[in-house]
This record gives sequence, structure tokens and C-alpha cells, in this order.
Amino acid sequence: MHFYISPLAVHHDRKIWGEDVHVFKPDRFAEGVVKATNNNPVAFLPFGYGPRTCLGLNFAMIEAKITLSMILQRYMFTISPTYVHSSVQLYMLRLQHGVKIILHKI
Ligand code: HEM
Repeated sequence: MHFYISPLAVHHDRKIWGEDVHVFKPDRFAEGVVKATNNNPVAFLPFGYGPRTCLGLNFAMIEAKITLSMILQRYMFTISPTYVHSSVQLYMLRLQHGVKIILHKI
């Protein structure tokens, strides 16, 4: 099967994210989305934008934060030695082999 891989567009504008746009750098958001995007409301669209924006936005964010904080209270995690980094674009950027992690009980 053949996929056409188009050039990255969404969330990959160097003018907004800088020359290190392809680097995984969560610190970009350390001071919030508004600061990270230089107050550009359409620069970061994980939940879409406008009248059809995701209905579950707030629910999904709260659920993710609660789940993560419950896991981090009980486990630390490290990347598995079998992890192979291979990002592919199928509309959104995805990791071809997923992210294999090892949970260590605290
Ligand atoms: C991380 C989790 C989620 C992400 C990244 C996400 C992302 C999105 C995106 C990109 C859209 C399209 C918005 C647009 O067309 O501009 C959408 C629509 C929608 N999402 Fe989510 N979503 C998430 C979780 C949820 C959850 C948990 C629910 C429900 C409980 C939900 C309900 C909806 C609904 C109903 C729409 C359609 C809204 C409409 O067309 O008027 N989503 N979502």
C-alpha cells in the first residue's frame, strides 16, 4: 500500500514555532499556549477551531490530567530499550511503532 506523505503543515510553521519546530519540546508550553503561540488563536488546533470546535475539549483535558496525575503518583516510567523512533505523517504526526514505555512501581 502506498501513502502520499505531504509536507508537514499543521503545527509546523517555523514563523510561529521557530527553527527547532521539528524538535519534541514540551517546554514550549511551559508558560501556556497563549505565550507559546504569541497570542495567535489559530496557531495551535488540537481540538479544532470555531463553531465546530471539539465538544469534549474541557472534558478530555481534565480526564487526561487526572489520569496522568493518578499514574504519576504510583509509577515512574522509562522508555523501553526496544523503542524505535519513527514519526510519520498521516494527516497528524504519528509514531509509526507507538511509544513503548516501562512502568516502575514507586
Ligand atoms: C484528546 C482528546 C480529543 C481531541 C484531540 C479531539 C479533537 C477534536 C477535533 C480536532 C474535532 C474537530 C473540530 C473541528 O471540526 O474544528 C473534534 C470534534 C468533536 N469532538 Fe473531540 N477531541 C477529543 C476528545 C473528545 C471527547 C472526549 C468528546 C466527547 C466526550 C469529543 C466530542 C467531540 C464532538 C461531539 C465533536 C464534533 C463537534 C461538532 O462538529 O460540532 N471529543 N474533536
